[in-house]
Amino acid sequence: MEHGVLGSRCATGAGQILRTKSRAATSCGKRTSTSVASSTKHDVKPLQLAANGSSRLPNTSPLLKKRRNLSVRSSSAHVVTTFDDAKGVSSSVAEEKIGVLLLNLGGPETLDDVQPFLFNLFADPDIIRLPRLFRFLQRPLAKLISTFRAPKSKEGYASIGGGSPLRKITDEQANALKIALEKKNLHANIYVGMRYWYPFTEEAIDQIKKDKITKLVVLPLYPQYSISTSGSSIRVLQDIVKEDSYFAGLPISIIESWYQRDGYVKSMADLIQKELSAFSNPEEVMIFFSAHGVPLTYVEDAGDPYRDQMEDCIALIMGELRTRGILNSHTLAYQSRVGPVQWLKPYTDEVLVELGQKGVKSLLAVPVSFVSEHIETLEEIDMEYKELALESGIKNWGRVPALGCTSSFISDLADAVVEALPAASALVTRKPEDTDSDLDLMHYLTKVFFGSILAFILLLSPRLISAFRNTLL
Ligand SMILES: C=CC1=C(C)c2cc3[nH]c(cc4nc(cc5[nH]c(cc1n2)c(C)c5CCC(=O)O)C(CCC(=O)O)=C4C)c(C)c3C=C
Ligand SMILES: [Fe+2]
Repeated sequence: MEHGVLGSRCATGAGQILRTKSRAATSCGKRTSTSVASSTKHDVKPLQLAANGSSRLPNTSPLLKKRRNLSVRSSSAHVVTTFDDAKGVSSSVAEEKIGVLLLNLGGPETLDDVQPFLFNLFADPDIIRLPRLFRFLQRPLAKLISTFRAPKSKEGYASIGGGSPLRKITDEQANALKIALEKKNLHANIYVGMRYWYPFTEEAIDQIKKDKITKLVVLPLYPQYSISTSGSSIRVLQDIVKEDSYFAGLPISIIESWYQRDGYVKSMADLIQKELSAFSNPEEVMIFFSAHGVPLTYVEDAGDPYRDQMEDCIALIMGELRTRGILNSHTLAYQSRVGPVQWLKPYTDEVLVELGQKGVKSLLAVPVSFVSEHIETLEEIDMEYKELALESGIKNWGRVPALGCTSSFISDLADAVVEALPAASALVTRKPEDTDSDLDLMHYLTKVFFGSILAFILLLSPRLISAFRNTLL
């Protein structure tokens, strides 16, 4: 299933690479979560990674001078307390109450949810990046695009059972993480905050406050950082921290990306190794990593580290496979693009056709940008790409499942949380600065010019609207 987007100016960020060891196992279970309306406001730079893989902003960073950002106060001592459940009932004498906030994208649970879900997605200024002057068009544009996009999206969700499995899987991962943390003697409340659908991040935040959590680890469930995913979710959190005195004083540690952790890399290698063995000639199979794309401007103009992290991630997984004597060829391509702008290349659908033409006969598809099954694995890869691959001459097709609640993976996430805790620091907001002031005047005027044309095309011309609609579908 393809996506629609318009590219423009973005925040930037990158982080230091950290490697840690994976440990023991756990299993999935059940938990409940809550809901609330969403809101978005400002652009903020992503946080830098601290040496332990959690993120903090050194208040000396020159990047901070350009935008409203967060700086870090010293953290309080790490005291572990026991909790019985997500309602925050403490069974400890100590005051420390640890919370872990899992950030995820969210997905429509029914077909009626699809259009409002898409509206929330396209109303995100990290998804459709309009020049500041045209921000007032964000919501009308989101309404327009979500309305046009909804029928096709609904078809996709209908084909995977009428809704997204994301909430259920994320809840299972949350419960599995709680159990894994308990095995490591860390008792914590786990919260799920979705960016575009229930339970929204804002409600998780509300609950964290009600539960009087005293230290929070934030873990986006995206292995690699992108402005459009972890960046957007963290920005929502930053906006809340800025407005709320409780959160402004709460020690928080944000794990921005974790694809580089040994536990993740080894868990992915395990899944690939297992699926390879299902082929009759495993050594002849090409390993086909398919990552979710982002518009090229994110990476090239806005400094999104997503492509670099993705390539690094693939190199680490392949390195791990090589140490196991698995020497298969591999390739990386990007899926789920849409609209008139260029996305990261090569495109999955084009590469599949090329590989078929080149005579590749066996392919193992590996979704690598997300850790749950979702519409793009269940519909786009399993249905659309499989069909395309077979039509293109590929005879043997396999697909690696998403990590889900794989025990080694969840255990490693638990390690990441434990390691991030000591870095938790109160976040302090700085006064916003005008980020456009350093833009070259011509660059700005060009944006205004093209923005006006875009606004005209989208809002005034019925014929072009219908052409636009055809592109989205
Ligand atoms: C790392 C993962 C993802 C990136 C990067 C990403 C960027 C991105 N996505 C869109 C547009 C859409 N995304 C949609 C759904 C969706 N996207 C991801 C992951 C990433 N997106 C997930 C996990 C999901 C949820 C799937 C589910 O099961 O519900 C959709 C809706 C589905 C559809 O109509 O295709 C859209 C639209 C953009 C524009 C973008 C980067 C700018
Ligand atoms: Fe997406």
